[in-house]
Amino acid sequence: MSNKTAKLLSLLDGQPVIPVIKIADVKDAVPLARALARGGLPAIEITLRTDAALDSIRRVAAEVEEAVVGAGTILNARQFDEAAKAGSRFIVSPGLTREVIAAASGSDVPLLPGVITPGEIMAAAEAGLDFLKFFPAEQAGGAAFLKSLASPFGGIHFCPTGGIGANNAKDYLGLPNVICVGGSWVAPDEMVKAGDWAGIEALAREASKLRKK
Ligand SMILES: O=C(O)C(=O)C[C@H](O)[C@H](O)COP(=O)(O)O
Repeated sequence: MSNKTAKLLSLLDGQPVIPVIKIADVKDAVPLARALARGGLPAIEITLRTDAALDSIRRVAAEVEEAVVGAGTILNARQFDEAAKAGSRFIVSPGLTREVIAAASGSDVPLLPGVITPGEIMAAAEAGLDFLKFFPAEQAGGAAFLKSLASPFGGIHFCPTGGIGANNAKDYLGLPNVICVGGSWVAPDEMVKAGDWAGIEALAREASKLRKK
């Protein structure tokens, strides 16, 4: 295992589900991160899909001591650097490019890059990356596909994300090459918009019980 993977795993601290969050209004960032942490999911991924994302990361990093804030949907080196400067403790990308790999290798902030195919996994391994996001998990072949990657790629572990919910998370968490899953189901847009923090805390609490066997 690489040093950066060890660092990322220690940040995630056995958490089975990483909430993937989209924040439209920066004022929601702190109460949302607090609700998820109260529910047992302190490590969260705020996606750079909205204008409020970087400010949200800054706020959570500064104000929510109990949270471990990461950035998601990082598509290039500029976004990697901005997200790292904003205080992201880890960086998630839907894919794997030379540019993002280079940005990560010049930074202390660990990268969780997205892959699907054996060739992409081999390219990641060549870059020293051994903990990878499997995205989009359900659409690309699901737990059966991921299971079949375990034999040829014994040293590689995954965080599948995409189409995963309370109903199927266990299918993934039961696999030997899966460490955690990612998903937006614990912080649905409508509950965030409605400020339903108690509801989100309850969803997080359920998800946090999905411990790996
Ligand atoms: O853009 C990224 O970097 C991502 O992380 C993609 C997200 O992981 C998925 O969009 C979450 O998938 P759902 O749980 O199906 O909503």
